[in-house]
Amino acid sequence: MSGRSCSPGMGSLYRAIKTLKTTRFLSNLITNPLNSHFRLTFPFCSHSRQSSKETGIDLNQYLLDRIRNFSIIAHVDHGKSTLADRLLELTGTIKRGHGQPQYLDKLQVERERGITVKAQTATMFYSHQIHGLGNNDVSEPPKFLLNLIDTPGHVDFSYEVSRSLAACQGVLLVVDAAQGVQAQTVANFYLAFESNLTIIPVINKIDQPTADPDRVKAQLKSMFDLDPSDALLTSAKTGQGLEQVLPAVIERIPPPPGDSSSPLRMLLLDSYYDEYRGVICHVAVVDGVLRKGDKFSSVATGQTYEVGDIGIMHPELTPTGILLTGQVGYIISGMRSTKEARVGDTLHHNRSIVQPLPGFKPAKHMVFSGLYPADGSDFEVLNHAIERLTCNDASVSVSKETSSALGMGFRCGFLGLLHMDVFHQRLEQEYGVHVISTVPTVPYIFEYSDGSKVEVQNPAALPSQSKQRVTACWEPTVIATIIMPSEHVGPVITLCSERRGQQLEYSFIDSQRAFMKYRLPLREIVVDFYNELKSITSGYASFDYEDSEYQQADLVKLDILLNGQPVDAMATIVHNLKAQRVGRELVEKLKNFIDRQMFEITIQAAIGAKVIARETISAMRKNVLAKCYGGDITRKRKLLEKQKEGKKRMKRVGSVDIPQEAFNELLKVS
Ligand SMILES: Nc1nc2c(ncn2[C@@H]2O[C@H](COP(=O)(O)OP(=O)(O)OP(=O)(O)O)[C@@H](O)[C@H]2O)c(=O)[nH]1
Repeated sequence: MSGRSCSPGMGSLYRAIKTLKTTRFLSNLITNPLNSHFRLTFPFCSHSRQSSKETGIDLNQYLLDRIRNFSIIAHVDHGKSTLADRLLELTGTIKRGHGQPQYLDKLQVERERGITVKAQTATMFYSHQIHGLGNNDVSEPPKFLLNLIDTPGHVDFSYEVSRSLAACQGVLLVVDAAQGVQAQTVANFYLAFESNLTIIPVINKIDQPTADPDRVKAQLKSMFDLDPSDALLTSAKTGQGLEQVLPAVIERIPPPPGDSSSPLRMLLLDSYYDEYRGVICHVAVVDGVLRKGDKFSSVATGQTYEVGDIGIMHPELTPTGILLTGQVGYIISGMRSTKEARVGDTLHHNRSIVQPLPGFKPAKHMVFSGLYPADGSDFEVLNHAIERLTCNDASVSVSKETSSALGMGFRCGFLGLLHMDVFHQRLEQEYGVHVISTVPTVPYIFEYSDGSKVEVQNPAALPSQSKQRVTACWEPTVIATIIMPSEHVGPVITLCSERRGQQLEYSFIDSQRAFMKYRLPLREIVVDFYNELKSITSGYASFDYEDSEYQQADLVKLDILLNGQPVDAMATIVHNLKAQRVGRELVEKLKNFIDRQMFEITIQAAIGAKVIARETISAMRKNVLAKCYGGDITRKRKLLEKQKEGKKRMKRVGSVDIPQEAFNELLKVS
């Protein structure tokens, strides 16, 4: 997330940074003109001609000057995955009308939610004659190997974007022709810009009645200094303008750097576990060549492996027997767990000593939540499911924890709330485990009177002591970028002030849209900030953030007690000023979600020994058949079945059943 700190607009500091970056950007374009790539020499043109017998794809024809690695980046829903589909169709990589829109969104959760969660790579082949190189008379245009990486747009998954960019030399920056530049467009632009990548602006969805490509071109110029004449106008829906995209990729994006005569260096981009084939690693070959049967070592672990299978994603795993310098592909090598395949690691031939590649910054966990099996006896099932899922999502941190209310479970760290939600959904969908997740919390730092400092990822870990023992607390903050129509500026400022925000920048992108930058406590935005922002701006605001430093804050632990018994899984840490309100709202909400029992239940919110709110649920068994007068026995049975199913998802705390919905409601309030 870090490194996304640039913003458009005002402020002398920004102007200075922007000038510096623009100069760097322009100089990058100047030092990487198209023709310079054709000055590259290829001393190792005579790789052993080990093309795949299975596929007939001979990668030896695709030396550096015939390779382009590019990524599609954009604000969420601006059409990345649809554009990727069209490009795959255009190159015959997938069949037109293959009946599976957003082909590269492979996960069930991606399809259901219509979002990209994981970056996906696909290799395409495309013939194109580059004009102006004096070889236009060649009858058959040369064929290029293009690696396309579709990336997620949501802020939680920007880590995936930054990883993908490490394997690219250029990007298609897709902007919706009606919505214009949005917060993640800004963030993604700077990610690409700071990586010195060639940026091709693509104004998509020009078929929409409200499309205004000229306005978007003006925004691209004023915010990013991108030449309006460089922008491609497309509709991934109707196909309009798509024919210009791949020629622009080939002509404007440089081939990968690298030296095929140097010892092998490969960057491990991603890895996942396949039930049948074991660990599959996605790699970018930076220098040298790797063949089936070669032995290679990991810089991170020192382990040595043998290449069992090697190939490209075309778009499924397609064996080629070899990967050459600049190519992106997969290897299967007998790794038993993805823990061995550390993303960002450098892989090399074990006979050579190489300089490790820069790798990636480790993923930063923004929210932590406890995950418990709804049925305590399912702990092992959950354990297995989490182990498997983290094999394919290394950005989740997991440690075991025990709650007196919920039993044995796990404390997991996520990149954001959507990431947490997606992980939860995948556990249920892909592994069939019912999970109770506790209120997410951000990592606070507490200092005790003995001078020790601890990072608290679980509010329950903080003793419910009087505040004297804690001498200071710090909370993480973020720098938020918000873009909205000018008429909504007032309510957005009010919202940010309510969330303890501090305005850092305020400017206008054009006559219709305003841009603001705020420092906000992470806890204030992590749950419902975005929904609130959308609702006060009728859905027109966009929002992105990057992590920033910790700031001192007056924090207290808020306990929830059921029949006088603290429920550790429901404890939260809140700002002192908001504790009263949050406590009151929490107990009110809980009252609506906890079913009546045969005995009275008291719900209390307390700070230390002081109870600040209380509600009572009077005794009575919930009768699901109450409204079912007389009538059909099958209907009654259905209702009882439904109740039984619902009970499976409840957690017995002491003598009280708490449904997952109650935990969800806590999340909304706190
Ligand atoms: N009218 C119109 N709709 C489009 C066009 N391109 C994409 N869409 C629609 O826009 C919506 C979002 O498209 P996606 O391709 O999923 O967007 P995305 O940027 O990949 O979304 P994330 O992966 O969630 O960031 C879908 O409903 C598409 O059908 C276009 O050119 N015109």
